[in-house]
Amino acid sequence: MIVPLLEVRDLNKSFGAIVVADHVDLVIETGECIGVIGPNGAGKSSLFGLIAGSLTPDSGRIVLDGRDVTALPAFKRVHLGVGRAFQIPQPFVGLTVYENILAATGFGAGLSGNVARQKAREVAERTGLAAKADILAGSLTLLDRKRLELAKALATGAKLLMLDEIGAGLTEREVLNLVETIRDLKRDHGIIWIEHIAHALKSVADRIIVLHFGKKLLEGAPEEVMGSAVVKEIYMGLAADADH
Ligand SMILES: Nc1ncnc2c1ncn2[C@@H]1O[C@H](COP(=O)(O)OP(=O)(O)OP(=O)(O)O)[C@@H](O)[C@H]1O
Repeated sequence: MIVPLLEVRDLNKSFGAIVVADHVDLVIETGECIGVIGPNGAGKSSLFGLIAGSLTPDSGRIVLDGRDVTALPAFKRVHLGVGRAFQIPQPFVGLTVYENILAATGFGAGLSGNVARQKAREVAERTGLAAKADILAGSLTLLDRKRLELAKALATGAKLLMLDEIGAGLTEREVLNLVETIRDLKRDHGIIWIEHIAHALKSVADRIIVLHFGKKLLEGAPEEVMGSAVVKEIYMGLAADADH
């Protein structure tokens, strides 16, 4: 039997009357990228929090590589391969790119010495940061800060990469540039990606899920989902609201 990288089963979470996860099911295999879309407040970040362990579900299960991690704290999930790239990069600005990556190898993957240094160099190479390894993280461009977010997640030994609007704030050309790296990382990782830049998501995602009020309304091939009546209704409804 093939064990999926991530299985989310019947996940539920509310903050008082606000439902952020409503019977959510999700399966991700290594080599797959799942896009997550939905209007503001749909529960996208909450879903990430639940998978990463910064939020506790009311009910449901999260299974990583066949192991039930629902009750595990976030840092233990990092050790088991959950890596998260945040929307607003927050590197140690006074450390170099290499030092930032090296710190993540120690924290997440528990590496030290030459093994850690080798891993940090490999990660810098894979994320396009090798030539900038000795630059202070505080002086990086936004694109390179996003790359460093990816690098830190990889350095922790992530098998599952959770990307939270990693394209936000980048120019068109920079987004295309980053998409190439994400596509390469998909080969040997599972990726779940919250993104508002539709063409970026479409070019990498194998499936897209639509969240609305914490409920998974739709899941399917990118073209199919983006062109669906459900998506048009949700977003056009919002646009109409915004006009008033
Ligand atoms: N800790 C919390 N306590 C109370 N309400 C919360 C908490 N976290 C999130 N919420 C509420 O839950 C809802 C879903 O929030 P969430 O951030 O998951 O949505 P989102 O789809 O990521 O939205 P956005 O696209 O704006 O980031 C929102 O109404 C938000 O205000």
